Amino acid sequence: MKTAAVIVAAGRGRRVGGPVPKQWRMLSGRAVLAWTLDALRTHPGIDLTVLVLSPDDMGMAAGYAAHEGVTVVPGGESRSASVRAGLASLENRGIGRVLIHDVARPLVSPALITRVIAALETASGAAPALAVTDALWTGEEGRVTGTRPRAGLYRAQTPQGFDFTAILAAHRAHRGDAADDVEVALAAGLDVSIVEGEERNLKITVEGDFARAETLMEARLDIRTGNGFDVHAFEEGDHVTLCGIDLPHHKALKGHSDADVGMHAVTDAIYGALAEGDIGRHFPPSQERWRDAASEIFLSHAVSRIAARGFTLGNIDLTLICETPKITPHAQEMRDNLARIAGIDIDRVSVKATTSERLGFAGREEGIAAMASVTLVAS
Ligand SMILES: Nc1ccn([C@@H]2O[C@H](COP(=O)(O)OP(=O)(O)OP(=O)(O)O)[C@@H](O)[C@H]2O)c(=O)n1
Ligand SMILES: C[C@](O)(CO)[C@H](O)COP(=O)(O)O
Repeated sequence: MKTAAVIVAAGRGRRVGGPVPKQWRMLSGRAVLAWTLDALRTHPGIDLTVLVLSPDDMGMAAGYAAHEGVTVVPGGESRSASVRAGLASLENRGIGRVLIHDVARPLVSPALITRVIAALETASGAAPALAVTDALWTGEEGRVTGTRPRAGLYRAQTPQGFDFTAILAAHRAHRGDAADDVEVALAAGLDVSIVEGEERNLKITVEGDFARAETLMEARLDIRTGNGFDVHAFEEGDHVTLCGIDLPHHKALKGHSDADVGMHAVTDAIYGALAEGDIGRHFPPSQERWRDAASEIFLSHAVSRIAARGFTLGNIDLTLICETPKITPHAQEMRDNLARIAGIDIDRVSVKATTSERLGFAGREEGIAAMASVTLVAS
């Protein structure tokens, strides 16, 4: 069953004010929208992401729509209208569950998304919230006019998750506006579970929230680097596979899998940054099922571990060390392929090559070596 995310980002941020709507403003070096989109689209439990933008902002969509699995649709005049537009775009696409999230909550964690998805196993709706812990008053003109019991009250957050068909029908049947999708779901008689929310999953609503979000973002600044190194010897053959690209050559690379030395180095760099061992631990050469396997399987697994551990991939830098074949004419194709598998923009992927000045095994054309570095950033 496929799970989709709808990120509503068509609001104007009137309470924050200023000339630029809050989702386009910078937060710790990136647009708020970029943080939120990455948090949802890279989560391993989410297959498709719909970004709902104001019709006025559709011109800014290109860079975001370029991510695999992301589509951009125009929203409406209210939050509910934007949600309806996002849901409608997912109709007839085999979606079983949907998570609806405010763009204004860029600090949503992978663990919170996982909790919402897990709760949907047993309920048609699930949403994060925090119990109200402060005393509650009513007030008028600066004076307290009364108190209210706090027991049983919650502060609602997003992402709010639902059975797709049920929430689409509920939104279509709903009359008038609603604060959130849980309100729409309850009006339609759906059962909604409360999952534990997070203080850090704040909604940027007023100007002061930018400073709070920035402090939280920086407190979480966890940057990891990893390196990977691999060597494969030549044997008789007519091509080599490097970064998933087959290059005609008068020799082949010897290995248990497809011997893609470049992809192996990148894969090991990711495992290294996560301190999760190496490619041999995850895909032992002693296991027959990996014989002649395409190394894309290994890299895809390492990439899935990045999001599962709460990180995003910042960049890949790969150096291939060989006299032949010549790499530069194929480097662009290799970058494209690595970017596709890693789910990142091509300008974050570098593939370069060097010879070893005819010294050593690479210089004698006995094999190819590869070294890679990656950076992972906590998301
Ligand atoms: N027509 C609208 C209105 C709101 N939203 C989205 O719904 C969420 C609601 O959060 P809120 O803080 O209310 O955002 P804004 O509507 O942008 O803010 P304000 O109410 O201050 O104008 C935001 O992600 C916002 O972009 C939307 O997609 N379409
Ligand atoms: C959906 C929501 O984030 C739940 O807290 C919130 O209701 C949406 O924003 P608004 O401030 O109520 O417009």
